[in-house]
Amino acid sequence: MKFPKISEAVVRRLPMYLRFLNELAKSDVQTVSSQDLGRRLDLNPAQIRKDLAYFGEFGKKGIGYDVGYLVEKIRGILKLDQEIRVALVGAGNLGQALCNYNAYLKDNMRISAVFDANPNRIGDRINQLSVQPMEELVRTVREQHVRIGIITVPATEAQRVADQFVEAGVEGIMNFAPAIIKVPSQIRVHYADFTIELQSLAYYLNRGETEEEE
Ligand SMILES: NC(=O)c1ccc[n+]([C@@H]2O[C@H](COP(=O)([O-])OP(=O)(O)OC[C@H]3O[C@@H](n4cnc5c(N)ncnc54)[C@H](O)[C@@H]3O)[C@@H](O)[C@H]2O)c1
Repeated sequence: MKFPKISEAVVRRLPMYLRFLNELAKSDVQTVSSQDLGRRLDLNPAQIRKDLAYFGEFGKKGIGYDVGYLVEKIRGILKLDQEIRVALVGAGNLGQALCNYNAYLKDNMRISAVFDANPNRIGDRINQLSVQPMEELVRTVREQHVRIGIITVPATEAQRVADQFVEAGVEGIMNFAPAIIKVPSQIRVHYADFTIELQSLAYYLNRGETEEEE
């Protein structure tokens, strides 16, 4: 099914809706209003209605949204209704933590292969995955139809790994290394950076005091 092109801000809110809606579904809650969603997610209900209206009229006035239906719709929009395989390169501290978290990932999204350049790590088992040598990356990614690559290597190595993922044919890269990587325009890169988040959070500390001084 084709959906209209939606803004990045909306795409980023959809997983938040989905997480809460999944909780409601687990507790057998069948309908939810945009007010309830707004209260729980600290978002404006009008914003929520606008976001969800992108995909057709799901809500019924006075009753709200059908939780099960909305879960299925959002899963479809985010393509979580299909299996999406993910491969990770860099089986160090962070890479191992992410692989161990793998068991908790939902919605058909799983790390299905892990690679490292260090010969001492090859064959190590991390949460049921065996660390493979880099020489096997292109073949494995193609065979397993991996669509997303995760990079958890040192910054100096990130571009090299990105190039290998591109060669193997992934469609998206999640880069945890503190380095900007260059890839062809059809490949989407998302960055996750703990340090940048913390440093930008620091700006907001003692804000009250600073404002009083002015
Ligand atoms: N984004 C975040 O929030 C966040 C948090 C912590 C660390 N990091 C970054 O994640 C990366 C990994 O950190 P770490 O603490 O796990 O490091 P680590 O040294 O424990 O692990 C890095 C792994 O990458 C492997 N490696 C190195 N070069 C490689 C290459 N060319 N191909 C394949 N494997 C290669 C190493 O053998 C090692 O196993 C670093 O870039 C670090 O700055 C990001």
